[in-house]
Amino acid sequence: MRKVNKVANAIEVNQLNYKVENLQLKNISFEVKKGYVTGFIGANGSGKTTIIRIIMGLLKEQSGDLKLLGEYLTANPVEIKNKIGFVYSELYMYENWNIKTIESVVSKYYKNWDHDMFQKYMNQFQLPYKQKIKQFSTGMKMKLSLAIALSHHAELYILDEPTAGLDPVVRNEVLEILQKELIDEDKTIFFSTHIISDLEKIADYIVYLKDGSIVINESVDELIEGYKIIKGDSAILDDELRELLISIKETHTGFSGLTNQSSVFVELFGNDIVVETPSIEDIMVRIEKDKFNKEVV
Ligand SMILES: Nc1ncnc2c1ncn2[C@@H]1O[C@H](COP(=O)(O)OP(=O)(O)OP(=O)(O)O)[C@@H](O)[C@H]1O
Repeated sequence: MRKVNKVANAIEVNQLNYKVENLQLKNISFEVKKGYVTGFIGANGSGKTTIIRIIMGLLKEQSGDLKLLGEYLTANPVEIKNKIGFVYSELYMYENWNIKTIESVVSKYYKNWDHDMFQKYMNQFQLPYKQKIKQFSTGMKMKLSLAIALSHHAELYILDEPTAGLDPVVRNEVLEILQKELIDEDKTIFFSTHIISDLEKIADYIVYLKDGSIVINESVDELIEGYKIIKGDSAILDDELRELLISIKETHTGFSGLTNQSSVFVELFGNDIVVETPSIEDIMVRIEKDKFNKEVV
């Protein structure tokens, strides 16, 4: 993991509450550390896009507050948004516009718009400058969004599923571009994704949203260190030990369970159990299938 001199947060979300018909976000607090990549994960419909929209000031929280680059967005919206490169999960642009028109509009908004850099991305992503957006594929629209986000020397990138809809080659290209941005220690990336391999490639920290609350807010290293999969004979599990397992799969050959208290099992059972280090995907899948959904095969 890279080191930064200043310890500071690029995003601070504090006790945020938000409720609409079928979504309730409860006391959401997390921080995005300056100079690092933070991945934002959670099941479909868990509220990631909603939180990103609240962060960008497009939706209003019902209580709580948040700071972007050390300031409240309302204090200085234009200045702060100039320092943010964002990608929304859907591209809101007039379908009849072409890239040339879009650039002429967007470049007026951003103080540090870099035409040469935008051109470079247009070439790299092979996007046609004069074709109407409505003729673009999903992947082409995403590349255009990314190119805009990357072409005004932003300090903070807030990206809602930036690699969705991209083929594996372009996805890798985008991850490499994002990683290069991070060579500058003052730049920060906060991105939501369902593609766990993207997280494994570039994320330093993970924020995990489940059932309206943040259930994990820590570094990837801490996460992988903290959680273990325990495998053994089901007969060793009493009610107290079952409580320590976040998820359990049981078959006639024994159990396999995720825990963040593996030392208890190791002390009690030593070599009678197998302790494995899970991948981020293992952790996420098993947390989604919590105890209440205990799987008996
Ligand atoms: N204005 C609204 N009115 C009613 N329901 C809403 C509104 N905005 C969002 N929702 C609901 O909130 C839930 C969360 O949606 P959101 O798009 O934030 O989730 P997400 O985690 O980004 O999902 P995905 O991973 O599928 O993109 C969904 O059930 C959605 O229908």
